[in-house]
Amino acid sequence: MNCHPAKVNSDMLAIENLIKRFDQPGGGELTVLDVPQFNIAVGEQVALIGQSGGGKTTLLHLIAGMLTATSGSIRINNLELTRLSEQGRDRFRAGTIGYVFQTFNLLPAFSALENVKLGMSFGSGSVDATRASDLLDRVGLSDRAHYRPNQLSVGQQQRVAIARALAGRPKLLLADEPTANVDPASADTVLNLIIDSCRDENISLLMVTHSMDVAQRFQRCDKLEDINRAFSPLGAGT
Ligand SMILES: Nc1ncnc2c1ncn2[C@@H]1O[C@H](COP(=O)(O)OP(=O)(O)OP(=O)(O)O)[C@@H](O)[C@H]1O
Repeated sequence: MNCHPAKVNSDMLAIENLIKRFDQPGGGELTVLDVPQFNIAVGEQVALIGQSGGGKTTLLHLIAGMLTATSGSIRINNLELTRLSEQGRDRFRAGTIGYVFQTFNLLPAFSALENVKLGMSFGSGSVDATRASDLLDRVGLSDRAHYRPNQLSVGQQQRVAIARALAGRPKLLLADEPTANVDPASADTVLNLIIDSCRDENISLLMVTHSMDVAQRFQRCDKLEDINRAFSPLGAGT
């Protein structure tokens, strides 16, 4: 009988010795990321800041399994992402990760409600119509449920994108400058929605931002330059 309780890893995300290199158009390779260690605990909310071209979006894409690492380990919810096939990563992402893009990425032919439901069907595989409506209500758009993206304001589109990202009940939400393309009043709404929803549903949050006002809303704010050994003040990998 094993008297020792199994070690419970309370990290939602654990990165070790992560390296990402890109082929360069002119030949050769560029090392964009060399991250010895980066962890986010279950339910923790982290802002990530850093200079343009430093590798923030690349890091989010690696964590989401949309890009593959050159080497190293990315564990999410105790599963080693780098060992999965592309199909396995897609399935894992759909069930575990929510992603809020800077440019929303809503499907133009579908209504707000249908976009949220699609986020759900990718995630759990089933559609909970009540949760989809509740999420639209939560982001203040129940009266716009049947509008298509081009019939919504920019701030409203980002709120639909947040509802969609939360629809599949993710464990980790990745947000890439979600307030960059909305006006200051909407930016506040968008930020509050993300922070409050993650807190209420115990979702870990990693948000990339260029805004110090946004970063100051977080208890933990990391600079990519501090975690990335490939950083050069002249630009990534130089
Ligand atoms: N597919 C690719 N092939 C080659 N180089 C790439 C590729 N994708 C990104 N890069 C390079 O990787 C570096 C980091 O890009 P990334 O988009 O991650 O930066 P970022 O920190 O998100 O920048 P920003 O804040 O401006 O959005 C850049 O120098 C970019 O040119």
